[in-house]
Amino acid sequence: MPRERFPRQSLGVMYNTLKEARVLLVGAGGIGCELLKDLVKSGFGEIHIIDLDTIDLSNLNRQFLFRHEHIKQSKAQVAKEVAQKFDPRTKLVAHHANIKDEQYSVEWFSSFKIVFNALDNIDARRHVNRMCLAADVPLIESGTTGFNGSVQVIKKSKTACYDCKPKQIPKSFPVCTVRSTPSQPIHTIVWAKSYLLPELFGVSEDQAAEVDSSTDSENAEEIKKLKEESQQLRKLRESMGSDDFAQKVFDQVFRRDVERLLSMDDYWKNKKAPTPLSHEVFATGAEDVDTSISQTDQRVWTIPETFVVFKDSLARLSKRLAQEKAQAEKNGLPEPVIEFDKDDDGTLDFVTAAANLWSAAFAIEPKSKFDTKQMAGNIIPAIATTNAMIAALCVLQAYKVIKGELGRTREIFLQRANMVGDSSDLPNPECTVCSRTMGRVQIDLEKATVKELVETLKSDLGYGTDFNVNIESPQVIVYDYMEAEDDEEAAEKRLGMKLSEFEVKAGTSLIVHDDDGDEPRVDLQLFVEKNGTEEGMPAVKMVQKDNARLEIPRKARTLAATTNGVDSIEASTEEQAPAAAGNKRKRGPEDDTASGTPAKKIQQSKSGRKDDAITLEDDGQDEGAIVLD
Ligand SMILES: Nc1ncnc2c1ncn2[C@@H]1O[C@H](COP(=O)(O)OP(=O)(O)OP(=O)(O)O)[C@@H](O)[C@H]1O
Ligand SMILES: [Zn+2]
Repeated sequence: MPRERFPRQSLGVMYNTLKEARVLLVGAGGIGCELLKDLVKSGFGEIHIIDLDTIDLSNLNRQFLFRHEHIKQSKAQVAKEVAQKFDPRTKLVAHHANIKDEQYSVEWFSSFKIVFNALDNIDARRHVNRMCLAADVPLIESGTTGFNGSVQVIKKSKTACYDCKPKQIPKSFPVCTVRSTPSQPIHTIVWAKSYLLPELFGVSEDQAAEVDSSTDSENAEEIKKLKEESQQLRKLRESMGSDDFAQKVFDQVFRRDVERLLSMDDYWKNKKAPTPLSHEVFATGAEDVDTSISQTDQRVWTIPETFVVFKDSLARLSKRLAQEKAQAEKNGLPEPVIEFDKDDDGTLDFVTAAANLWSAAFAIEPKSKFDTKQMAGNIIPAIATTNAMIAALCVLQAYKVIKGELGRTREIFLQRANMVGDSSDLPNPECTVCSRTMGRVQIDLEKATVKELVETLKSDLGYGTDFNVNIESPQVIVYDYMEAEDDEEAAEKRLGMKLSEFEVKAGTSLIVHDDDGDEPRVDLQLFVEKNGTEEGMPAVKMVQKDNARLEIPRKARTLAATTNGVDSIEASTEEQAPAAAGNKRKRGPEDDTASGTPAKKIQQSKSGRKDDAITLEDDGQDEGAIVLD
């Protein structure tokens, strides 16, 4: 039986489109390897694979395109070579690179029929989301965490984008629990990672999302005391690098701070009181321990071993920070910080040792470096079968996109045995990412001035006088129409400045914010591309799609315009995202699922079949129905 039978049956005449389709797969990790195999086997014509990473031993348990001999080689390249054997007719192209590199422009994205995200971090997901919106290319976004997973189809103006819904905020612990009354290993790990490490190596007043410092009348007094302790610790930073730095930190944190806690008698009436640690006692036996003990990660370190790793990692991090500071000063860059990274041995050693010392003071069970890594990195083991199911669901959604049936695409949530498919959400009209109009502008970066950009916006796109232009990230004002009112000379000077002086370059995203009194336009996001060097080319030139002028709707009309575009998608008020996305909000965990919380979504599901085990909910009738083998 030919392999094409089922895709043919599913796609009907559109099967030819699939065979010619040029698609992009971003990420060749857990989901990516599965998805690449599925895409090749389903007959997609040309597949580009991009991944910045090389193969690691820890990938082999679930990234089945990779074998032991591939370790240290490019994921994209090996994935391509191995998947090619599944079907030599498929054109495969590998890119060993970061998808955020400027060469992967909006224009490049627009050369694909579909983009598949198989990533592991929010930052890259957000980037691809924006690029696909700008290029008006459908994006199939996916993610898994353990047994849970999700798939979402994103298409500008038709369905919700990745940023339409606020992302889940990681679980936080009250500051008093982690700093004054820890009772579980996770409390002391969060303390070491989100309090002690940033206090010593972070920026002033850094407060990690995992620690909740909100005050109520009960803990106000204690929080005040904790603030004083933090200040004392900050003072200690001045002696960072000196021989007695580790002892000073140890005495302050594990002895004096604990003594202060102990003096609060009321605290310990119903709880086990902590024991202040003595540097002298803990140092006993440490001289016989080699610092290489930090490489032992499967068993819990003894007390002298923990003490040695604490001192050694503190010294390593202090040295690293000093070097980075010197470098930053030389280059006029802001003060560097050291942040926790589960894959950075220096910070992981420090967090493991400090957490275990904190645990020693509170008689809490210590943890091995391996366990600490899992807990501090919020690591939920990746499950190969979840990845396989999610990858297959991505392909089924891609079939609908190929058939032009965006209205029938589904947002799918997988939670253990349950799978729920809901109609794709509508775009959130408040979403600051996808409610923007997106366009491209070619700029001669050697010549173009702010004035030329401003004039082009007026003449080519119909802007009036009242608008601003900012670089999106890091935020820089390029043009502010109000400046002329406050300081005419400065405004004139700015207009004459070259855009390159604001560090505008290929790949920069410019936001044009209209302030036109009655009916301002929605924000315009312009992606900068390098101008060609042909004779007579203007220094700033809007890129026209299909030879049509870019239309930027007025704000008042955005909602209607968006809703009109999706007549076949059911509107459901309770499913509209409640809050404006894209506003300042806390970042979710790095290793998140594709969107929202599957559990919550299941409860809200229109199907209402919360407890049913559903194989695949699809309203397809006979013709072109998805065939599941
Ligand atoms: N900006 C990016 N550009 C290109 N590829 C990226 C980018 N960010 C992440 N990736 C890739 O996405 C893939 C995600 O795969 P996965 O979630 O299985 O993670 P992993 O790194 O392979 O595994 P683990 O996180 O468990 O070590 C990785 O191969 C990673 O290199
Ligand atoms: Zn959006």
